[in-house]
Amino acid sequence: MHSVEEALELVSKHTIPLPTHECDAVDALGSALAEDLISDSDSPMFDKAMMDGYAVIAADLADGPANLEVVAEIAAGVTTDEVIRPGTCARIMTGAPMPPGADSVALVENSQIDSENVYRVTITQSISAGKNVLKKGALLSQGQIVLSAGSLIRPIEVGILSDMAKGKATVHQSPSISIISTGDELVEAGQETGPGQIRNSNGPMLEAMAREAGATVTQLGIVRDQRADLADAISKGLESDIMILSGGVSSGVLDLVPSELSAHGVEQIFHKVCIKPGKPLWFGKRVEGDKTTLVFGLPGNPVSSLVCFHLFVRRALNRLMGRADTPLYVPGFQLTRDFVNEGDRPVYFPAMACRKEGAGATISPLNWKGSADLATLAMANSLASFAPNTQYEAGQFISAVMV
Ligand SMILES: Nc1nc2c(c(=O)[nH]1)N[C@H]1C(S)=C(S)[C@@H](COP(=O)(O)OP(=O)(O)OC[C@H]3O[C@@H](n4cnc5c(N)ncnc54)[C@H](O)[C@@H]3O)O[C@H]1N2
Ligand code: MOO
Repeated sequence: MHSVEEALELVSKHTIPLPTHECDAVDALGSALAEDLISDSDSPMFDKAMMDGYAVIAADLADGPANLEVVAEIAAGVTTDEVIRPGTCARIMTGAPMPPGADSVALVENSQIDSENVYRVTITQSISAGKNVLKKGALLSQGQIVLSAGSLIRPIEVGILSDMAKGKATVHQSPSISIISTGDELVEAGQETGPGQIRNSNGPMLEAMAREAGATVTQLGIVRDQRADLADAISKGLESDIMILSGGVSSGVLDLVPSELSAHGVEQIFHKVCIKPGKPLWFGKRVEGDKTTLVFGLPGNPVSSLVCFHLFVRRALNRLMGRADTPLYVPGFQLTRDFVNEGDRPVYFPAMACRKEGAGATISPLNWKGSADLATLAMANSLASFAPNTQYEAGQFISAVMV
């Protein structure tokens, strides 16, 4: 049985980023940049007034208030060739290019227009050279790497990309995921349950996780534990970049998933990982021509499915999208109570992590009742990581996976 780290390595090794394409910056939201973004110009492209007021020569105000001649008026988007010489200034608006000769902007609040001559103004306060001016190239220099390949495109990055001449992003295609929920006991969400039946919570939950991670999802619905039904759904699912099946991967007689996958040419890469919850996880891939489909058989218990998606499917999704791997564990949480992991598998235990001012970060394992208990996870924001056969004391520091 593989360790979590070995299994993650195998997922990474078998996942190749999807092809790239160019799109409008805003349509790249949630994707990862496929290449470095190089600044095509200085930013700002000119010395820029950052306040409404008067573009002045600071030296003119060195001895206190000064009466200056207004030789130009400059609005944002307008340039002037008028040179500001000693004793003169230009009325200027926020965002406008500075006129040649001026080195600072005196605020309009610190000025008084002569009542008899609107072309003369008294600046009432001294100012230091450079004040209220953003110099050309102060934010970015032409040729500088602004965003590195692999960066996640959030609204911030959409803004940065839109500030470039091209206004476009080169990103990896977003992955397609198909989801199959296996089990004779399942009824659709919102349906009445008969004796022994349960609702399919995994299908919608996995779809939500996949969508949140930036994938497009095809629901292939509930599939009964019968080879013909499963075969049909698997054939459809193999058209996607990732196919997820929930349930039917442990050791029961109706756990048909591994053998049916193999019958469809899906090569098993691993089955079973030393983790709780999630031990029966199955991972494989099918390569046909230039199409590769990664296949995850997630354990049916809802929390096992969720944890396996969070750790392993997300790793594959990130790789397909060309995103840099993010560290799995956040260290430095102090346990608020004693905890014993008597099992022989590392446990990812639902917990509430908390960062209080002046008190560092604490973590409280919740009263979780096992792999079927999704309700308690509603109160969790993390999975506390506990080594096998280990006793922990309150106050001890541990790592956690944030969910
Ligand atoms: N003899 C063994 N039995 C089991 C082992 C084992 O190693 N040896 N592993 C256990 C572990 S750990 C887990 S986790 C489960 C996973 O089993 P399967 O992946 O085969 O899942 P199922 O048996 O089909 O279902 C388990 C459980 O989850 C419920 N379920 C299934 N699908 C859904 C769904 N779409 N939405 C909500 N809940 C679902 C199902 O009704 C079962 O209660 O196996 C242990 N057994
Ligand atoms: O791995 Mo299972 O998910 O412990 O119940």
